[in-house]
Parts: sequence; structure tokens; C-alpha cells
Amino acid sequence: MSAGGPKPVIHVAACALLDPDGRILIARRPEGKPMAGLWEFPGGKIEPGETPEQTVVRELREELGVEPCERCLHPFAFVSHPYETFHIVMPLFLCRTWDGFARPLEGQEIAWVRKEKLGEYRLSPADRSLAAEIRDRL
Ligand SMILES: Nc1nc2c([nH]c(=O)n2[C@@H]2O[C@H](COP(=O)(O)OP(=O)(O)OP(=O)(O)O)[C@@H](O)[C@H]2O)c(=O)[nH]1
Repeated sequence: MSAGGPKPVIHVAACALLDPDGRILIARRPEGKPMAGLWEFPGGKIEPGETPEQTVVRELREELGVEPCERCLHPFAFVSHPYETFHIVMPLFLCRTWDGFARPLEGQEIAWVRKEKLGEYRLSPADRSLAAEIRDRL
């Protein structure tokens, strides 16, 4: 692709798990992955044929071993953000109910964070406006 040419648009779906104490789960991208070390909401790329809800259910299972029901996923916000080599479009769901105990299954670090403290973590650039939305609207 030539510099300044069109960038691929990547469709991702992510979820903020919210516990009864009002804390939100974020995960730190492990070494070896692009944007390693930055904190994000659990989720991943939407595979062909998947709905964003199905992506979130699959990724939460793979990454954290938790099982939300699809109807527990509430659309909260979305981002459309230009990165250097791609453009990300990502809905963020909110989930307060799930089965299982969230644990890091893919070598990632996880943290349960109060909404006021999200800004203290080094978030992926696309997620910074989402953290502000959570702080203001939740
Ligand atoms: N999961 C997730 N990805 C995000 C967020 N914000 C953000 O910019 N991204 C970016 O969106 C892309 C999603 O890729 P991913 O690596 O999580 O997805 P995946 O597990 O399906 O991909 P892989 O199997 O290729 O590793 C990455 O470039 C990631 O940095 C977020 O809050 N959650």
C-alpha cells in the first residue's frame, strides 16, 4: 500500500465487564502482539459471518473464561479511529452479568478498575475516548 493511500478498515468488537462494585475489567496486550503493553477492553476482530455480539462472546470465553449471555451485552458506544496502518471501527458493549470467574487465559495482565481511574492506565489510543464516555455516562 502506498503511503497516504487507503488504509484497511478493521472491525473489532469489545466489551466492558462491570462488576457489582462498579469496577471495569481491562486487559493489557501481551508482549509480541502489536501495541503490546497498552490496556484495552477484552474483545477482538469480528470474523466473517459473526455479529459483534458473537465476537464478544467468543473472545470473552477465549481470553477470560467467562460466558456472558448475548442479551446481557448492551451497546454502549463505538469508536472510529485512524491508526497509522489501519482504521478501526469498534463497538463497545457493557456487560454486568456473566458466568464464570474472569482470569487471564492468554498471558495478558488484567485489572478491575474504577471508572474514575481508567485514565491512569495507558490505554490504546482508540480507547481513550471510550474511557471518557464511561466516566461521564456510566
Ligand atoms: N480487543 C481490543 N482491541 C482493540 C481495542 N482497542 C483497539 O485499538 N484495539 C485494536 O484492535 C485490534 C484488535 O485486534 P486483537 O489482536 O485484539 O484481535 P484478535 O485477537 O482477533 O486478533 P489476532 O488473533 O490477530 O491477535 C488490535 O490492533 C487492537 O490493538 C480494544 O479495546 N479491545
